[in-house]
Amino acid sequence: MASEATTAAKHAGSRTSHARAILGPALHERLAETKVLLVGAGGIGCELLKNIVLVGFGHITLLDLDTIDLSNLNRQFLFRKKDVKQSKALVAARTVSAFNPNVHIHPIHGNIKDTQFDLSWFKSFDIVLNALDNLDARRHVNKMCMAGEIPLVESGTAGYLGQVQPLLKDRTECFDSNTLYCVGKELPDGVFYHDILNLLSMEDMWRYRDKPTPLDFDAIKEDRFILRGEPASQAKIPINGAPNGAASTSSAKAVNGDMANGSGANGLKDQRELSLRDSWEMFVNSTDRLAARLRAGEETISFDKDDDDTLDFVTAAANLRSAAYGIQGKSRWEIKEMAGNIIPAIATTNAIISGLIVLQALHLLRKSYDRLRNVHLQFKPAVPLSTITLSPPNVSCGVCRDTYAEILVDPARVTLGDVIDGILGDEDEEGRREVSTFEEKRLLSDPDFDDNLGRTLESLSVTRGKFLSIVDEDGEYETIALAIGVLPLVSLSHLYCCALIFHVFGE
Ligand SMILES: Nc1ncnc2c1ncn2[C@@H]1O[C@H](COP(=O)(O)OP(=O)(O)OP(=O)(O)O)[C@@H](O)[C@H]1O
Ligand SMILES: [Zn+2]
Repeated sequence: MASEATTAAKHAGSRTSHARAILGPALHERLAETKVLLVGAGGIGCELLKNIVLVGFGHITLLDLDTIDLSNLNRQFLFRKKDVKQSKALVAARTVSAFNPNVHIHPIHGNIKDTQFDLSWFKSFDIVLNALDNLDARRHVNKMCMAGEIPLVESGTAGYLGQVQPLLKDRTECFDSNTLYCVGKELPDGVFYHDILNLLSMEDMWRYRDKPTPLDFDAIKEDRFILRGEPASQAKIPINGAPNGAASTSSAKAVNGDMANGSGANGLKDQRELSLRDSWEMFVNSTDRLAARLRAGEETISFDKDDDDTLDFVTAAANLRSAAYGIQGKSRWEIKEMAGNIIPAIATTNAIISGLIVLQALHLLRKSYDRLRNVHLQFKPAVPLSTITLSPPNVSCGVCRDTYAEILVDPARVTLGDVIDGILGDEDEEGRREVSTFEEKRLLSDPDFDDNLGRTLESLSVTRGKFLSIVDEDGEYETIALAIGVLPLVSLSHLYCCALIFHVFGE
């Protein structure tokens, strides 16, 4: 018995001695108390979970919505064939528990966007580590961490490339600061016209190469645009090996019409050579379709080779650029092959990135803010890593600029007007500030639109986990984003606001 106990103690000592030596006893002891949330138990998540368990993080919550797929086994080393179809979070937690029995791991099989994971829940963690694979979930976690001022390390890999980005409210810009949301009207003119004009103004650039042609979209539309001697409707953007006969737009259209569902028609549509005007038309149509989808509520649209709207958009944009610069175009089919090329996930990349995530997490926990870096893993054997110092919060980004507060309410009873009164004060004074309110981009009220003030938050679908933004009409005060939380089970049915909020618009 005695000797067993000694062996166990000796093992415990050797298990932690390296981490302790590297981190120093003070930080090492703090890690045992640190509560970390790891979102995602896929390629990066499995590596990272193993790392943080070995480093000695004491309380780990691991969340993933998915079950294990056979195709995960080549790189998600915490899973075995017998685990297929089981919860990733549960199996990963079980496997790593054996690496360090002193660590408490709490696995959750669920979606991080679920409303039960509201701001109060996020605030119970000291740090959050993202190991996700989609923009939507990343943006959600980013916003929660900005709202709760919780340090976040964001990461991603694609083939040999990877990136790690430490984020903290008021210290760094956020993950959303650089997200491109939609294609505005300015984009085509900017990229295909003004940018090219700008390049043309640099005379030296064009001494030994052909000058590009700025594309005037209005002139193309009216077919008065001449590209290398031909009107837009006749000017073909040459592609490699266009099949005979398919090159003519009109005949391709006729065939498409006759055999709308046949694979032959698709083949022609995908392989025909397009004129400048065809490409312009495809660009305008696909942009309209994508814009309509965004208006209908799709938050982000990612490229998917099987999504015709995105494939048309990329094909058209690529060919317009080819036309402007006089380079060979690509058929829709070629674009599908190139842009839809699935980049293999590489275990080594995930392992390197997971190590870097831990380093940035330690800087955040130590508050060594001057040592934080965005780290890129690149395909350059001589210089595999490059680091960039962090950008400060972005004043034009609503997510990292706004002031956040949490309110605990019963959304079924509290009205929008109650909340506004709670923040501005009840008095109907002359000097009361004028505000408008939003949920995401949805306008709920403004000084001339008060129809919703008497409605409950629930009826306006401003419920647990969502944010109600209050915008000062004069722009003198920062926007306040109120995170909606639920009241504890005591029968406090009316609005309960933190004192903090009353100060924000106070005198
Ligand atoms: N909203 C979400 N909530 C919780 N987990 C999520 C959410 N979105 C994505 N994930 C998880 O993030 C992980 C990302 O890991 P990874 O990129 O390796 O994906 P994968 O599905 O395991 O692999 P692949 O997509 O290559 O088959 C996945 O396990 C996925 O289930
Ligand atoms: Zn931001």
